[in-house]
Amino acid sequence: MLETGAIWGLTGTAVTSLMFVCAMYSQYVPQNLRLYVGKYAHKMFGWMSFYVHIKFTEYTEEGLKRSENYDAIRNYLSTNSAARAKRLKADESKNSKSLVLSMDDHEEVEDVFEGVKVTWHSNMKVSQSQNNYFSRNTSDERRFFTLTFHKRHREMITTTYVAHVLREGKGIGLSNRERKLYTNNSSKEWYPWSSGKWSNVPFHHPATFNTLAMDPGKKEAIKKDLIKFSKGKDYYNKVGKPWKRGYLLFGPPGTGKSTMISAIANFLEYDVYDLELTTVKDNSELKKLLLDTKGKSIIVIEDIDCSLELTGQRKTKKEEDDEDDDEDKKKDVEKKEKKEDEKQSKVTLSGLLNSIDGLWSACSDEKIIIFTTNYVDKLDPALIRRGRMDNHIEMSYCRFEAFKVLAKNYLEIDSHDLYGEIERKLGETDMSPADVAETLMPKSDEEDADICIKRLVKTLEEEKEKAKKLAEEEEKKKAEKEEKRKKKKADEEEKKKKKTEEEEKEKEKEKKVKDAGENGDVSKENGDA
Ligand SMILES: Nc1ncnc2c1ncn2[C@@H]1O[C@H](COP(=O)(O)OP(=O)(O)OP(=O)(O)O)[C@@H](O)[C@H]1O
Ligand SMILES: [Mg+2]
Repeated sequence: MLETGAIWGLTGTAVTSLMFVCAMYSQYVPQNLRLYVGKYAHKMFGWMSFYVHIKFTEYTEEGLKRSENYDAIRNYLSTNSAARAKRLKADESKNSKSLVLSMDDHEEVEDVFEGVKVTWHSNMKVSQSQNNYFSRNTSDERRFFTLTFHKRHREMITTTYVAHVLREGKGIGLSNRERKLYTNNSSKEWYPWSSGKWSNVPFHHPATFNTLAMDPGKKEAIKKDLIKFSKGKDYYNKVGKPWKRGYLLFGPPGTGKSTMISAIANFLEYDVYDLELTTVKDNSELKKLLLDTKGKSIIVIEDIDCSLELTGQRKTKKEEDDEDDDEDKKKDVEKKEKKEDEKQSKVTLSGLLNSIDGLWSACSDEKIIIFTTNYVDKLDPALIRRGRMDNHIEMSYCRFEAFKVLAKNYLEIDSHDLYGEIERKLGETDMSPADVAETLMPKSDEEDADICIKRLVKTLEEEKEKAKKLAEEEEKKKAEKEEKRKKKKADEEEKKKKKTEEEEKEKEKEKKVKDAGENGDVSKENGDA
C-alpha cells in the first residue's frame, strides 16, 4: 500500500512529464501538423461522444453586429437558470432599465425542458488580433454559449427548445429594455457615424391611464382597444391586415392629447417616435424616416393641421376674413404666405398618405400612429378615414368625472362639500383639464385641499364671467360686422343704381343727338329737293 507522500510524489512526476510532453509537442511539431491532429482528434471524440454541442456566439459572422440570439439566450438564462449559477456577472447594459445578472464566464447551468436535461456553458476566448492602424497586437474577447444535450433529443432540442429559449429571451429583453423617445434629425445629419435619422433619449414620462383625467367609460374602451391590438398578431395575420392601428386625438389645447400619448406608451411599453414634419424635406425623406422605425412603437405627428398645408378649408377661412380688408393689405398677406410656404417642408398630403400606407404594408410590425390636432374639421377626410386613423378620440374640456381624477391625483381626496357646486359649474364652463390641474395644485406647504378646492370654485366663477363677457363681445363684433356688410351692400347697390341711371341718361342723350342728326338730315334733303 502506497503512502500519501508517495502518491503525491507520483502525481507530481506524472503532471511534470505531461507538461513536458505538451511543451515539446507545441515546440517541435509544426503548426500545420498540429492543426491536422487537432481536427481528427476532435472528430474522433465527436463519434465517440453521446452529446451534441451547439455554439451561440456574441457577435455575428462578420464580427461587427451583436447577435440578437446571444442576447436572447443571456436574458433567458439570467431569468431561468442564472440563479443556480455560483458566479454571476452584473451587466449594466445601455439599453436595459435595470441590472442584468447573467452567468459569469466559464460557468455552467442546467435547464430542464419537457423532462429533458440540457446544459448551458458560458465561454470566453481571448484571441490576438493585429491592429493595422497602430501596428500592434490587441487582445479580443469573444464570448459564446454552448448548449449541450444527449443526441437522442436532437430533434426536439434543435427545433422546439431553441425556439422556446429565443422567444422567451426576446420577450424578457423587450420588457427589460429602457424605452426611448426618438426625434427625427434633419437629413444633413444622416450619417452612420452620427446619430442617424433619429436621435433618442430615455423615455420617462410619468403619465398613466390612472392619472389621465377623462370619462372613465371612454378610458376603459381605449384600454381594451389597445390590449386587443397588442395581442392581435395572429388575428391581423388571419384577416390579412398589417399589424398597425391609427389614432386621431383631437380637442382644444390643454385637454391631455400629449399626456394621452405618454399614457398609451407606458401602458403598452412602446417606444415613441415624435415626427416633426416641418424638418422633413420631402416625401421620399419621410418614407425613409418611417421605414427606419422599430416595432413596438408609437409614431406621433403632433398638431397635424399646423405641420402641413393639408386642407383647402383653411384658405377659405382666411379668404373670408380678408374680405373686408383693402387690396394693399390683401397683397401683403399673400406675399407673406408665399414666403412661409417656400420655407416650409415639401411634404404633401398625398406623400404622407402614401408613406403611411406603404410603411404599414412593407413592414407589419406592431406599430401605432397617432395624429393630434386642435381643429379636426380642418383635416382632409382622406387623412382621417377609417383604416388610416381607426380610432377617433375626442379630448374634451374638464367635466366632473375628469375633475374627480385630478382631485385624487393632486389633492388625494375623493369627496368634498363643494363637489356638488363644482359639478354644476364645470357643466356651465369650458375649462381645460390643464387649467383645472394648475388651479388644484397646492402652491405652498400651507395650502391644503380645502383651500385649493375653494380656489377652483372661485376660478370657475371668474371663467364663467369671462366667457359671458367674451360671448357678448363676440356678439357685438358679429353685429358690427353684419352692419358693416349690410352698409357695404347698400352702398354698392346705391352705386350700381347711380351707375345705371347715369348710363340711361347717357343713352337718352345719345338717342336725342342721333334723332336730332337724323331730323337735320331729313330737312336738309327736303331743302335740296
Ligand atoms: N386629461 C388630462 N389628464 C391629466 N392631466 C392633464 C389632462 N389634460 C391636461 N393635463 C395636464 O395639463 C398639461 C398639458 O396637457 P397636454 O400637453 O397633454 O395638452 P394637449 O391637449 O396636448 O395640449 P395642446 O393641444 O396645446 O398640445 C399636462 O402636462 C397635464 O399635466
Ligand atoms: Mg400637445
